[in-house]
Amino acid sequence: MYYLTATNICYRTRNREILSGIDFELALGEFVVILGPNGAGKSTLLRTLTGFLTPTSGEIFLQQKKLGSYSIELLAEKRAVMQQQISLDINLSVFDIITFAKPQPSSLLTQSTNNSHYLADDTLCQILEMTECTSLLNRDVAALSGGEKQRVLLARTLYQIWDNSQEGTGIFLDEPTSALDLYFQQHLLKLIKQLSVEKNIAVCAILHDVNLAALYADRLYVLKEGKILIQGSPNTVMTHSDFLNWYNLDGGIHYHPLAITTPQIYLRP
Ligand SMILES: Nc1ncnc2c1ncn2[C@@H]1O[C@H](COP(=O)(O)OP(=O)(O)OP(=O)(O)O)[C@@H](O)[C@H]1O
Repeated sequence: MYYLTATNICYRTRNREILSGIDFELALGEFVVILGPNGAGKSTLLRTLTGFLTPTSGEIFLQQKKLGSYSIELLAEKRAVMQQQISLDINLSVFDIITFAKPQPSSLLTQSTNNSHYLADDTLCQILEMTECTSLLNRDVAALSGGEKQRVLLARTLYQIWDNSQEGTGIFLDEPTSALDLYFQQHLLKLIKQLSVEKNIAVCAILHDVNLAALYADRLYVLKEGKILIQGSPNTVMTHSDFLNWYNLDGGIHYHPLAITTPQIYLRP
């Protein structure tokens, strides 16, 4: 039984069809990546699957219940979303940003003489450590680097649903690694993959790096001009004879030297 199913989703705005006839499924414990060129409709699809946009037609079920019938509070317990274009140029601490989606007991905030210092609960400590955000907790979020902000947003997404994972939860990530250096791209994608398996979380991420997607995802969807062109295992999808054409790429496909069934794209110099 799927955590989320979408059937024949269309989304139209300003007389333009941005999504057409999308069928999508996501299971608990599964890591699914949405791929596709710029403007394909990936963020619109993610916003539709998470209830931020209402499809013009089609149906979405989250744990066998219509997505539109969830209250905001219940939806926030069932799924967390890391959006691409959230602005963090605000006067809040990292603690505030991460814990915002979940009410905190006032005991977590202690006043020192001049400054406020924040005490993290066990869950928060664990998530801060995993995302390597521990040293950032008392920092002003507006002063963080782009990569630090992105790690904080991932920590926030995990924190929102962490304690509910036994009831079945999902995380939806729009380009979660776009500002990260190579170390953190690997570290956080490995972490997400591990959490999907160990905590049985459903994960759906948009990625531009098809090679990273092939290494970590269980299943890929390729979206172009608002339509799903193909879905399946990385091997099925990336070895399709049109895969490079869908991206207009001048390159080829070979296999990863260590993960020998995982296809990787190379670009022609
Ligand atoms: N509110 C809107 N009004 C009009 N057009 C929109 C709106 N939102 C998105 N679009 C258009 O829909 C198309 C899909 O946008 P979307 O952001 O979903 O693409 P994407 O695949 O996530 O792109 P990228 O990889 O560049 O982030 C684009 O052509 C975009 O300009």
